[in-house]
Amino acid sequence: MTTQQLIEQIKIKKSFLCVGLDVDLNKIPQHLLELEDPIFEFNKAIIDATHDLTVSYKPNTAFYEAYGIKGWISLQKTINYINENYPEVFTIADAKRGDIGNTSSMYAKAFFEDLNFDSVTVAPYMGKDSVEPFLAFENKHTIMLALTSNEGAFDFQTLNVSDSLGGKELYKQVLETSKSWKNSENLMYVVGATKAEYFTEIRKIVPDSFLLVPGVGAQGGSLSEVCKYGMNANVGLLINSSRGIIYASNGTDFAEKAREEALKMQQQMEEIISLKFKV
Ligand SMILES: O=C(O)c1cc(=O)[nH]c(=O)n1[C@@H]1O[C@H](COP(=O)(O)O)[C@@H](O)[C@H]1O
Repeated sequence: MTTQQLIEQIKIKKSFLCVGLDVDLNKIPQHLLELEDPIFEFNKAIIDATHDLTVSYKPNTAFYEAYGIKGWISLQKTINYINENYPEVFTIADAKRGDIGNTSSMYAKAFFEDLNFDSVTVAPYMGKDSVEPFLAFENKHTIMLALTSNEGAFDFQTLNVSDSLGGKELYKQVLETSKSWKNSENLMYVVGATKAEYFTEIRKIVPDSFLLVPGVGAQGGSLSEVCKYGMNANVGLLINSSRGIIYASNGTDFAEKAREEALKMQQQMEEIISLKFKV
């Protein structure tokens, strides 16, 4: 999917929601466990109930890898189901990969070619040659960690580093340096919703890029604060919520309740869009 197509979907749906499909067999309705593939059945019900309210789905691959080969098959069935039934939705493999060049190329093939996701999350720690293999894929997007939502983000990401330009915080250097990489127009960045006060500075470095923003809902980040400082002329944000939506109920009404939570977020987004763009 192109960035322009994503922007069109945000306009059509008046939403910049990303529903996280982080499926934990201990948390899903127990009646699903009797089915052959409970993870896929859970996802299918959530996707059917929310696809008109969200512009993106983000399965975190850890939640599938934890169940071995069966989990990987559930992931494959989930992405195929989205691509066949709702091809307008932007898909994110939240896998946080990144390795030496030839290994990164294999990761990129796995997520972009074999599974056919639109994007994958990547950690920047190994630098340019670990990220550029992902960027080589046309109309695929690499979402690089910049300033994450967790407490440990302060261990390294906000420390000052020195380079020829003088000292700056590591996450700023990551953003700045990545702009010079080949095909950097295929980059998006992760910025945690719990770090809303940093968005103004981040927008000075990457004014036009899309930011994937996890951390609202269960982690306590504020949608309105993020939008106040992080939105650009194309909205430029994908706000993720996983547990806050998919585990709204663990009864037989789980999909309906997930829709209600997604609708609440979509309505807030619609209001924010209409105030910002006076539509
Ligand atoms: O890359 C991510 O998606 C991510 C980055 C980050 O800084 N913080 C973060 O929570 N995430 C992911 O976003 C999701 C958040 O889930 P909830 O807290 O349940 O909404 C999980 O899949 C996390 O792994």
